[in-house]
Amino acid sequence: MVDSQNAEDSIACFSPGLAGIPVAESAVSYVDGKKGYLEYRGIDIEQLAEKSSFEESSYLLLYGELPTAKELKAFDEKLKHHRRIKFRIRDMMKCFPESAHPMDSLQATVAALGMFYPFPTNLEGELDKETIDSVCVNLISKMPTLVAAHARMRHGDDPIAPRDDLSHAANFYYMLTGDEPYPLTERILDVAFIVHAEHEMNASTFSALVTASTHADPYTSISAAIGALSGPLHGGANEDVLHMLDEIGSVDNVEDYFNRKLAKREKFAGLGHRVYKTKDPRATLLQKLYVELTEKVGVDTTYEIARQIEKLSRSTLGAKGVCPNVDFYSGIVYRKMGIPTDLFTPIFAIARVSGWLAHWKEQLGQGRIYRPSQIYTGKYGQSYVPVEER
Ligand SMILES: CC(=O)SCCNC(=O)CCNC(=O)[C@H](O)C(C)(C)COP(=O)(O)OP(=O)(O)OC[C@H]1O[C@@H](n2cnc3c(N)ncnc32)[C@H](O)[C@@H]1OP(=O)(O)O
Ligand SMILES: O=C([O-])CC(=O)C(=O)O
Repeated sequence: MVDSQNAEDSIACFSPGLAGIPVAESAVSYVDGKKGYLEYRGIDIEQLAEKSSFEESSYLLLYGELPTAKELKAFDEKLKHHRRIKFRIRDMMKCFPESAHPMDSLQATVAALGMFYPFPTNLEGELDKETIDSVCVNLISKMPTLVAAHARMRHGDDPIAPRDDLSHAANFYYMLTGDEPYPLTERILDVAFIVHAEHEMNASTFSALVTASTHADPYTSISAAIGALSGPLHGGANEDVLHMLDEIGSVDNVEDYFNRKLAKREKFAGLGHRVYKTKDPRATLLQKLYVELTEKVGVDTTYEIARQIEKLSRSTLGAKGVCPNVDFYSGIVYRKMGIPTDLFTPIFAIARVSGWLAHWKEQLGQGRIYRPSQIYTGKYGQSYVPVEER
């Protein structure tokens, strides 16, 4: 029986990729895609990049206001206290194939964390603040440790234990390399974390919220978000940008490569965005960080190739609003710090977990289960045919 009224309602609202369809009310962040402007809790991302730290910006996202000095100290201490991971999680990682992508490892280990920190799944009643806070702190604290431990163990190196005298950014760099970063490296990594921390209703945040709307536990929800972030149309694009720049190899090859790809109507990694129709403000900030990082040594070929692509895209794709997004310049910054290409998206996840959790907290106890509709395009009323008659 066809419910034609139902089908018509669905058709009236159908928007491929949910483009332009609001799926939640949220006060976490605001994007003006025409102006290329982004705010976390009403504060411009440029100000946060210049003046804040990842720890402080995470507090802002989670609690809605900038912390007082006392609140920030307490939050920072909690983050430092929870950096260690269980030895069983480390042992589990040792069993992953050496070739495993670090995003797959991260997704699996975050899901596994949920087994060690059970969370009430019946969310009908009030959840106490401490339970919610401890989940947020645990995940933000442990994600860098999970990424660094896997990155080392896949090469047969021992993981490096976290240090509680280092900032979130410096400690991650230390656990990855065994060295404390120079102050400029620490600052640049910190700013990269800040600008990646949140971006309203993107695909990974939506995945987290869809999963959480079933009252699945937050570790499962964040694991779902990590899976969505890994795709090359989303966070995975930062890795693909570097593959593209490496493939081009020299500034002389850019024009030919660009025109060939354009003629085939292929997409360029790191360009285009559902919301921004101008250059993503985070791309501008990351580009500045790269220039700052290379001030003494000068920019390298990879950056020159990227700039040339940006220039060519302006005259060919600019009218469509296809411009550099956050993923276009981030990898160039990380490579300059000596970070392997397949860790670029995990670094995005280390930062974005604060935004995912801010949305998870906001939705707790108020969201309905996400259950959209579909437009059925199949057959109706078919008779079953026994196998011998087919
Ligand atoms: C953190 C992030 O997730 S930022 C985004 C990271 N992703 C990437 O960099 C991957 C490359 N970019 C893309 O694939 C897309 O721009 C997305 C996925 C980001 C956005 O997709 P949508 O909003 O669905 O845009 P859609 O794919 O419909 O593109 C609209 C038009 O711009 C063109 N376009 C979009 N992105 C690109 C690109 N990277 N290169 C060339 N053309 C592009 C499309 O071909 C399309 O043109 P048409 O109207 O002539 O057919
Ligand atoms: O908003 C989006 O669709 C993607 C994005 O830029 C992000 O998640 O940072």
